[in-house]
Amino acid sequence: MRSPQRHEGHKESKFSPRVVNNIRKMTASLVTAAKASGHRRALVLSGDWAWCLQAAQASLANTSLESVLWISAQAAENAWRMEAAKAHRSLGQEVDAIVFDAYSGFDLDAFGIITGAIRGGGLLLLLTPPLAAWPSFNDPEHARIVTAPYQVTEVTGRFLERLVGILRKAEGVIVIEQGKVFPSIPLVASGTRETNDQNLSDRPADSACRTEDQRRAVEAIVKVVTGQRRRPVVLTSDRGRGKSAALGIAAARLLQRGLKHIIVTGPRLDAVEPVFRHAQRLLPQAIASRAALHLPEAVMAFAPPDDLIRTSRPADLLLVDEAATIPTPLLERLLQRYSRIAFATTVHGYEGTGRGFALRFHKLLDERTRGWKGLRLETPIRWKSGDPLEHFVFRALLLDATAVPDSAVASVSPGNVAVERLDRDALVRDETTLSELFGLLVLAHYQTRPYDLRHLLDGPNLSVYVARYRGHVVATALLAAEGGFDKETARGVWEGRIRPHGHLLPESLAAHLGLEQAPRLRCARIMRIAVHPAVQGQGLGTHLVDRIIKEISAEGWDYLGSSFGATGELLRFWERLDFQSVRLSVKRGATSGAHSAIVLYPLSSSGRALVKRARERFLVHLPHQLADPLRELEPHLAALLLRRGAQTSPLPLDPQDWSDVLAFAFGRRVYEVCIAPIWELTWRALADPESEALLGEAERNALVVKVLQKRSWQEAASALGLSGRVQVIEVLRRALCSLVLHFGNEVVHREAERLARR
Ligand SMILES: CC(=O)SCCNC(=O)CCNC(=O)[C@H](O)C(C)(C)COP(=O)(O)OP(=O)(O)OC[C@H]1O[C@@H](n2cnc3c(N)ncnc32)[C@H](O)[C@@H]1OP(=O)(O)O
Ligand SMILES: Nc1ncnc2c1ncn2[C@@H]1O[C@H](COP(=O)(O)OP(=O)(O)OP(=O)(O)O)[C@@H](O)[C@H]1O
Repeated sequence: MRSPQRHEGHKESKFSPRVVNNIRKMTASLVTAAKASGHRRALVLSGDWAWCLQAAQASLANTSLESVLWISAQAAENAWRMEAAKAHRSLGQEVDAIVFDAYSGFDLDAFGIITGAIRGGGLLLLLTPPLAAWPSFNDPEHARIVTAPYQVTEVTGRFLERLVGILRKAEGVIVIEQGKVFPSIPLVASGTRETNDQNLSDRPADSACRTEDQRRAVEAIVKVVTGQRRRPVVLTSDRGRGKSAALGIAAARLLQRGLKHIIVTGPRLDAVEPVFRHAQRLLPQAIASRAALHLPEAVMAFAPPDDLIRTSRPADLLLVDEAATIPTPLLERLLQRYSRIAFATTVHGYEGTGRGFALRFHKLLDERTRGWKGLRLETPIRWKSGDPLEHFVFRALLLDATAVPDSAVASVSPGNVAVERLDRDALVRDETTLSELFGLLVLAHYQTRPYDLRHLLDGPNLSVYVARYRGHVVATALLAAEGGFDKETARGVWEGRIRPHGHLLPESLAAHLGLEQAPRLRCARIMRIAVHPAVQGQGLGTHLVDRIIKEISAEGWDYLGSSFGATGELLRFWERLDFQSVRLSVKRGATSGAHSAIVLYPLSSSGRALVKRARERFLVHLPHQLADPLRELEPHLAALLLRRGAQTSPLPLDPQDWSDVLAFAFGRRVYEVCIAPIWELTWRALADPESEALLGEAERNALVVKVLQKRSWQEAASALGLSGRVQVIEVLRRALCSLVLHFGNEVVHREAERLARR
């Protein structure tokens, strides 16, 4: 006799009472197992939409799961529902079950965030199209991935194919497919209770804490206040390890000891709710208001990070939760402003994956504070160790992707790496390469998100390049095809009527630099480039770009380009590769705090004309922008952007102009009456790379901030770290004397000598 769970498919597809019954039994068994072990379980319901909906409803009826959140555009009636795009709002919340509806789109970022909100003992229900057909399903997410001229149907299903493979084999994940043999209902493993109990017996000495990790974290935060100033602590962990609670427990402890004023900051008030909840748990006498806890003589209050920068709010301790979601420049300013800070941040788990962030943030801490302390919390609290759902999500979204260890790349050089364009059908089957590659992107770009994994596997306009050493990925670049529009569309883009999704460079060149031709030409954009951190600065990035140029030069592209948050190192990197800077955004990016730059490299004669024109237009605007919207631009960046090549022809300064410059340089006249020729000389001289050797950093910066950016004497002095106008004038005079000697002719030199003698 067949077991009741193993019926023939065609009977199951009809959604008979027996199917309902089986699904209920399966759910009950999974929930019992989850509760016994303190883990979460996943149930995949795979079929047509109507079947999935009925199956999910059957599964959830009569369970002990109370809070059930549907991530779906079309959930069951009366369900608690959230659209995937808003999943980040769930940070700080917890649920018993999530129904994740892949028919509404498999949004990887949302999946990563939301699965971390399910408590131990809880359940993930994943509703999917029939698994065999899922990779070719027209997923609503394709609309985000596709760019013209491709159609959504051209977005490949490699990521989903990989996901299905992982789902089928994942431990703790049960798949029920419409019309297929019903899987056997797993027995609840004996002994799971022991795991639970064993964890309980490990409870730390501090009864407010749940794990020894958490106790240490609380102790470290308390020490931030009681120990030396400027010794921040940084708590890192994966989701649900009790970081936010640790902040709250420590706050309560400190308020109990008489600390007066604690500020809590984070991306949003609701995201830091657990901090307040855990503080209040230990301070029953405290009165809670919307964004604060009040004690008779003390307060713990929330403030958004930008508020803390704008207004000066004193605090005895600043607690920063979800630090990876706060722009680094803001964090930097918080570090300057507050001398006692504890940061907490998630390493894996959602948008802005934390490892790249950690690398950058640690560098910043090293520069700013000598004695900062890092603490990692390993033991999960929201669920028990060894949770199969966490394991599945890590694997599916490559949240634990790791670049190859430093030791494996020690002897890498441009001469011993092999550069190749990857066949993405092979890549999706090669987990080692995929993980090394994605791990590198996560390390190098802290905004790398799970979505990027799907994009790089399925984007029809993308190519993936790697440099390998002994088979390992040591550098990678992602190339996106852009432009190639017809005349009509190009005009629409130029007029700002059409904004084609994913055509960043042509659009920017047309809309910002007024180059109508740009959207017509074919552009390859280096969307991401990353070299293994252990071997950066050794020529690998240069080699990789060189090889890409060689490889694509016969493919009919007009130009290659890139857009990135401008830093001196990156501008120099592209300049050394002969890329021309053609744009700098007038506003800074919210997350990076940097102005974004565009650099271009021509690959055809039309491309050459475009790049030349773009550079000319950029240089027409740059002097005016520097004196207006780019007045605050860091002087070393301004100097790099206006560098154009050796000054071959004589400077357009007549004898009267030189005489004005000399008059100021030798203290005969004030700056204000010699401005025009000083500006002309500065603009021309800084264009010549030779000026780098002529001027020290202070002289160059003085020329930029005063002459080009036209800052007031006071602003210039403070930007240069000088005490006032007199000191700025001194440095400017020194700078101009050097320029006069290099760029002036014999007559100018003689006059300078005469003035110097007097
Ligand atoms: C579109 C984008 O993705 S832009 C973002 C680029 N990526 C990143 O910033 C991630 C982290 N950095 C990296 O992965 C790499 O450093 C890259 C890709 C920027 C450069 O590759 P590298 O192999 O380090 O550079 P390479 O050795 O070929 O060139 C060195 C030159 O670039 C500049 N440079 C840029 N970054 C670095 C760095 N991290 N270390 C040293 N030099 C650097 C220097 O000016 C250097 O010139 P110099 O030798 O005259 O001083
Ligand atoms: N000491 C504690 N006592 C009781 N419950 C706790 C304690 N510490 C943590 N928890 C609970 O464990 C769960 C995870 O804790 P918390 O939210 O602080 O983790 P987290 O590391 O900040 O995770 P995430 O980044 O996912 O928010 C929460 O339900 C929290 O209430």
